[in-house]
Amino acid sequence: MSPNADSLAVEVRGLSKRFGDTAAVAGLDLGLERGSVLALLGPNGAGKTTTVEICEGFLRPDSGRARVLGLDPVTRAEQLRPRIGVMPQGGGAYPGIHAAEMLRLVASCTADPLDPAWLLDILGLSAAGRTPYKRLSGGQQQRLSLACALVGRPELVFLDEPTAGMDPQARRLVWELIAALRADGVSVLLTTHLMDEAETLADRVVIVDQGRAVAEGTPDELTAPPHGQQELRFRSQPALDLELLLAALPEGCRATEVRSGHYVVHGAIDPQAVSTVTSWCAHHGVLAQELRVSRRSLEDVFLELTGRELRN
Ligand SMILES: Nc1ncnc2c1ncn2[C@@H]1O[C@H](COP(=O)(O)OP(=O)(O)OP(=O)(O)O)[C@@H](O)[C@H]1O
Repeated sequence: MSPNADSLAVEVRGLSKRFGDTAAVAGLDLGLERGSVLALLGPNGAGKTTTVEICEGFLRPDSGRARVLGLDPVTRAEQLRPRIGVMPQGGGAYPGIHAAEMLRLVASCTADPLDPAWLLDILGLSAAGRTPYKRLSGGQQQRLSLACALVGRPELVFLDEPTAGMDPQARRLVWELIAALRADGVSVLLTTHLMDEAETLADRVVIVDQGRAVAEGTPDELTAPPHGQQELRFRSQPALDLELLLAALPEGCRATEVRSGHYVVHGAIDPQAVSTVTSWCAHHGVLAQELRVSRRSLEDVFLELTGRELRN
C-alpha cells in the first residue's frame, strides 16, 4: 500500500546531490510514515548523511525534492526547526561545557522542553553531568547529542548513526529510547550501517547504495526468501564442486557460492535436503559451518543486490 503524502513525515522524490565528481545522492526516493521508524541502511559513503542533511535543511539538493512535515526544509526552516530534532554524525558541542550545562542550554532554546535532569538520567549520563564535553567518552558524547536532539519534544527526529562508537550496554539503552519515542508517536529517520540496528528498530528499511535506494520494505519483507522458496545457507571451504551437490539434492534446487566460501541452496528445503547437504559435506571431508535455513539477513540482501558487503 503506498502511503499518501499527508501521512508522511518525510517524503523524498528523485533526490540528487553531487560534490564535484562524486554523485553522493543519485535519484533517491523514500517516505517515512508519521509515527514510525525508517532506517537508511547502507555502507560508508552510500549517501545517507547527505540525504539526511538535505532533509534537515542544511544542504540544497541539485534536483528532486524533500518535504519534511509537509514543508520545504530550506525555505521553511524557521517553521521546521522547533518541530524537529537533529542528532548529527559525530555530535558537537563547546569543548569545555559540562554535559548537563550543554543540555540545559539547548533546552532553554525550546518552547516546552523535557526536564534535562530526567533525560540525562534515562540516558545513563547523570554521573557525567559535570564532566566537560571534551572529557566524555565517544559513546557519552553520542548520548548527549541524542539528549540534545530530544529535549525539545520534537515530532520528528533525524538520527545519523545514533549508536556509532557505543558499547553494547549503551547501544541497548539508545535502542530502548528510540522504541519509546516511536511508541509516543514520534517519527524517526535514522541512518545506520548496522543491520541488527535496522532489523531491531525500523518499521521500514531503505537499503541505500551509491546514492540510490536499491531495496525498500519492512525487515520481514526484505529478508523473506524470494518466490516463496526457502534457503539453506552455510559456510565452508571455497570452491566446492556444486555440480556434485546439486546431483544429490531434489530436482528444482539451485546452489550458489555467493562469495568465497559462502553457499546458498534455494528450493524446497525439507529435512531430507538438510541431511543431504550435511552428508555431502561429510562425504567430502568438509565441515558445513553456520548452517541455517530460510531467513536472509539484511547483510545477505545487500550482498545479493550489490555483490558487495555492507561493512566496508
Ligand atoms: N561536503 C562534501 N564534499 C565532498 N564530498 C562529499 C561531501 N559530503 C559527502 N561527500 C561524499 O559523498 C559521498 C556520500 O557521503 P555521505 O556522507 O552522504 O555517505 P554516508 O552513507 O552517510 O556514509 P558515512 O556512513 O561514511 O557517513 C561520499 O563519497 C562522500 O565522500
